[in-house]
Amino acid sequence: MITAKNIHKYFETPSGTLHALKDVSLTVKPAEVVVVIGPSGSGKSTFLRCLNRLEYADAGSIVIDGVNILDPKCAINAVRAEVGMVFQSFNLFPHITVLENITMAQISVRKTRKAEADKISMELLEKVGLSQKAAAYPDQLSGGQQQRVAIARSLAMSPKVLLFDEPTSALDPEMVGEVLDVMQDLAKEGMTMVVVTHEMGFAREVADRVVFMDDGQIQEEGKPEHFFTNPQNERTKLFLKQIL
Ligand SMILES: Nc1ncnc2c1ncn2[C@@H]1O[C@H](COP(=O)(O)OP(=O)(O)OP(=O)(O)O)[C@@H](O)[C@H]1O
Repeated sequence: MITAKNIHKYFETPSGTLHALKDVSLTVKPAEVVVVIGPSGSGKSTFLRCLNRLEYADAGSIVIDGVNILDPKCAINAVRAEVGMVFQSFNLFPHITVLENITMAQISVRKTRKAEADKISMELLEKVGLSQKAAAYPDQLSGGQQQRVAIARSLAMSPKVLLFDEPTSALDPEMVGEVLDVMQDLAKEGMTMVVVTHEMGFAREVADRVVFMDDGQIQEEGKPEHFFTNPQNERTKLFLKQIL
């Protein structure tokens, strides 16, 4: 489903060139849930953003469902429709309703008729437990509810893969669970997911595989039951000691 090979990413900064991703390779199978953890600045977000071309990898190859997304001929809209992304900040449009936030891309990008887009969107709102909020505006919702709408909006494009970049980091603690529950339901339904998170409970319970990044590299990866109980790499051990 996702085959990322030998990815390098450089950023030009005032203090020189920063080598943010150093030869990162990762394969994600269909319906697999991969959780990426690691210290701040280790390259987790940059890697995730390369997977839907929010960042363009400087070297390497990324093939998603048979499509080489680094091919300049590969249309960016096609990539974004295949690979959905949920961000830390929910990024809903404040001036339109919850329902319109979800129908918007279906109507403008997919050219779905409004009645059909409304129907699909109501089903998705039902799925995330928010059908009663269809006519509300984003600022009338809690953070957890807004993030669930953002997930419904991503699902509206029927993505093959969903990327999550710290989806609960901006939430008050009491709202984290409701978003993780929706993500867990998606995992059970067979959605292919790559999740950057600090929620180790989610990593333990939902991930098929945990990937540890540090210093722009994947240092270690494994099934959660092995990864958390028997880490091999010294950096992983130190990181887990600090956070657990
Ligand atoms: N657009 C950019 N320009 C310059 N440097 C960048 C840019 N984006 C990221 N970086 C740098 O690349 C490195 C990796 O950043 P990245 O955000 O991927 O790390 P991260 O592991 O996701 O961190 P966090 O957990 O704090 O979000 C950091 O040193 C960061 O400062």
